[in-house]
Amino acid sequence: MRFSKMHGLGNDFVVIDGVRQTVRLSAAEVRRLADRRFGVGCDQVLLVEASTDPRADFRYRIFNADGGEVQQCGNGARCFARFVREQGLTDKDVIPVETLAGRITLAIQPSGEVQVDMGVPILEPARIPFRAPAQALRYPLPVAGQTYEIGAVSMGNPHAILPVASVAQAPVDTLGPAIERHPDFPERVNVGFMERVGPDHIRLRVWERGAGETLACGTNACAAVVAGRLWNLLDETVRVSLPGGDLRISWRGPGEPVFMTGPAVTVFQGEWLAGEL
Ligand SMILES: N[C@@H](CCC[C@H](N)C(=O)O)C(=O)O
Repeated sequence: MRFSKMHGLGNDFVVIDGVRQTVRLSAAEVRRLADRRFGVGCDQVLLVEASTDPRADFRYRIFNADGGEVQQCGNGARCFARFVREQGLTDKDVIPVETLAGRITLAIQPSGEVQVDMGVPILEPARIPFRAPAQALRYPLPVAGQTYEIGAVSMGNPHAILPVASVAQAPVDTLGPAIERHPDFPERVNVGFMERVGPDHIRLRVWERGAGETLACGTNACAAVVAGRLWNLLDETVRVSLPGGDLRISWRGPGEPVFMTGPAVTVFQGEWLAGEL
């Protein structure tokens, strides 16, 4: 099985062409591919397939390092665009793609960066899914004897956003997993720790569902800007500084799609030997 190793700001992926190869991945095989000692190593495995939707050119499937299939991945979407071009699967610059969360559109820019129309964020608690009595801008979330104020947003996948004074001091590796598995998020959740630098700039660290802390998370960056704008803290276009580098996120407001722009890099190509999984 041939694959490419790619990353978007250090959020890294094993990307597999399931159009020209027959690929069936069990959860155990995904875990083995993602293993940084026994496999290739990555935060997510991305599978490119032919689409069943006539309005999309490909189907984009996403598996977390823990083996679970999930709905959306922003950094992966930019790598997906670059992969289908590099592999000669398309010659288009604007590529509509089917995901478990619906259709998104990827646009390769003349600079080589990729802009993704990530769709309209979902704020209704039941659709995130998040257990809350009613939709609100902030929700109290009790965790281990303390109550945190969070924002809850779905970008197709669920996100909790926690404002912090300093990302450097944020307890990402303790509070992150506690919120990821909080009973009020029945499908678990990605947790962003957001520090506001100014109206057009935030810093963000993310504990990802199914992968742990990553160097960047595109969908959480979108969710953080949505939450920050709903809290009247941010402008329409925001620089989001993650440990792996910067994304540009734009959102006009409720009912409008979120746009994410950033890099996508191919590191190497390889072949996974049959029978070794
Ligand atoms: N790294 C991604 C998100 C991957 C999926 C996420 N861990 C989930 O479980 O929803 C991104 O860049 O958005």
